[in-house]
Amino acid sequence: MQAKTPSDSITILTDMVLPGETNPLNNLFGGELLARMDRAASIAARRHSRRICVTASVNNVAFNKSIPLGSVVTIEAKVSRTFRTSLEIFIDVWIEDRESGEKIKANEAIYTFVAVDETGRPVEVPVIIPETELEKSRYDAALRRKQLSLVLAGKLAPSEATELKALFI
Ligand SMILES: CC(=O)SCCNC(=O)CCNC(=O)[C@H](O)C(C)(C)COP(=O)(O)OP(=O)(O)OC[C@H]1O[C@@H](n2cnc3c(N)ncnc32)[C@H](O)[C@@H]1OP(=O)(O)O
Repeated sequence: MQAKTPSDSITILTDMVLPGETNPLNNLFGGELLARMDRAASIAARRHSRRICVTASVNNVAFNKSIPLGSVVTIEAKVSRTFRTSLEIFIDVWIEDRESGEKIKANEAIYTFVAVDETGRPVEVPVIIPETELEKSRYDAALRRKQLSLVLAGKLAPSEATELKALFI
């Protein structure tokens, strides 16, 4: 399988926040943002693997900034690292200042997808080669995040999480 770069999977969704998508403070409902990010990440995973990809875990979501009604929201998803059958997707969320058009970072998230065949069985994905400094640093930290996710899911014994142990030794 031919290696790919993060820019091969880049997926950008731009949309507006409508009244039916807000909480009582008139900010974008968290679950709505999660769904939009899942959609963008799913497309990025598919662009990298050219396979059906299912969400395996949501590793991190930081709701750092509320997103008011009427905001123009841009979600950018890119594959940050691949393993054998799983892919880590990094998602950055921006809102646009109405008057200046300036992009303000609102949130970020990290999802893990698994490529599967038509029967739902995991299949191998192409390797990824990070290019920019940011892509390289996200790539380098991804194994640590994968191990943490597997430990929290009860799929990896903490004693086997070598990358996590290395942080404390
Ligand atoms: C787009 C959508 O919303 S899809 C709907 C929501 N998602 C789903 O319905 C998925 C339901 N879950 C599943 O189908 C399965 O649990 C799968 C396909 C995710 C994993 O299947 P498993 O039988 O656990 O397969 P297996 O143990 O071989 O793991 C496959 C890969 O997933 C990784 N993985 C599994 N669980 C996790 C987790 N919680 N966190 C990180 N990685 C995980 C494994 O480490 C492995 O990665 P690797 O091959 O790259 O090393």
